[in-house]
Amino acid sequence: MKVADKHYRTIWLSKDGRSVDLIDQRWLPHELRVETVGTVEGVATAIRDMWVRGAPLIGVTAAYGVAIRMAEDPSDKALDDVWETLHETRPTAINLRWALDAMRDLLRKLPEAERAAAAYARAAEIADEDVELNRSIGRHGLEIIRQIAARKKPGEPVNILTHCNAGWLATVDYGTATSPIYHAMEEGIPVHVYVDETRPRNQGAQLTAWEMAGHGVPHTLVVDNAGGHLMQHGMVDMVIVGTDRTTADGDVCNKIGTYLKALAAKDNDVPFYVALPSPTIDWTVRDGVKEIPIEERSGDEVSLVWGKDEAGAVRQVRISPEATPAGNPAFDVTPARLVTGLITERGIATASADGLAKLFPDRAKADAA
Ligand SMILES: CSC[C@@H](O)[C@@H](O)C(=O)COP(=O)(O)O
Repeated sequence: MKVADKHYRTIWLSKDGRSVDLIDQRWLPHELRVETVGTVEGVATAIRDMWVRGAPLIGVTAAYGVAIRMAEDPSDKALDDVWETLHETRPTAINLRWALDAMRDLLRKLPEAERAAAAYARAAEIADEDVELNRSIGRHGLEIIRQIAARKKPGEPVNILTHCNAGWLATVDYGTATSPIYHAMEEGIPVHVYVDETRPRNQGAQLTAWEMAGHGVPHTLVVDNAGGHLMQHGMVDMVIVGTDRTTADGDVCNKIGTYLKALAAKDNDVPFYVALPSPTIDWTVRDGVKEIPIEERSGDEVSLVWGKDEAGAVRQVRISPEATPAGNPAFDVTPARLVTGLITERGIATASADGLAKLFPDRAKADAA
């Protein structure tokens, strides 16, 4: 998407043809910093410490990490080691394993001399594919927004609530949950987005709000606890969120707090949609609550918050007593029964084994095996 009239993706190959350049999201919305990363350790740090984040972008970054390693050492051992090193950086988003498997499956079959070039080509392809998947998600999601808009008075906006950041910063471009919103804007449908701040790391306040402002989307930042109230008062027409892993039965794992939004949506008859590219479906698991590993992050993310002070310096401050321990489960699971529909690149599926298998008959069988 554009930042001050210049088009950016979140990640791209550096000029040296070996490293990657990526937007270091820890500094947004205050500073747009681009870092060049040229080692596997650097890629692992960028994913673990959330310079990059969001399930699809984590996958693409890991794919480039494999390519960087292959340029140094294209052996089978190096391939297995880089798979392990990167796989353990973030446990919940399945796109990470999907991308690592895609790279390893391709490279294993090739002679060592061909692996580096093939790895960079495949990583670039995965990045381009992500952009196309998100465009398609946007086209299918637009249809839902159109239907809601048709029931509104002329000029009245469709009010959409979103949680965390499933925007272009979480992907290579466009985003998943935000793609239908951008498509609606392009078509001239008035929209307004309620942006959950998304404690503890504030991806909503820092990233989604920055994206919305940058693209001129009318939006309002709200605290995470406001969603239920807004829905009770008819102020939300639909919820769209992203996901880090969706099971073959349609359970949806996403940023902590998503489940509570889905409960409030159900109680208030507000449609609750999840936007996802197919690499986010884990066909090997069915019960999300029991089977999806939930990342537990440092309690410091809860006790300390980042912000910009009056002098313009970006810094961290403590908001709780030094002696108080903090727990920090980073994701939760929304059971399929609370999900109105899954917006995928192939269309909208009901959140169920049947719904997903109908849209992805090829993947449902092959990947579950
Ligand atoms: C299209 S991104 C979908 C999800 O990855 C997103 O909603 C999310 O929860 C991101 O979590 P994060 O911890 O910031 O990586």
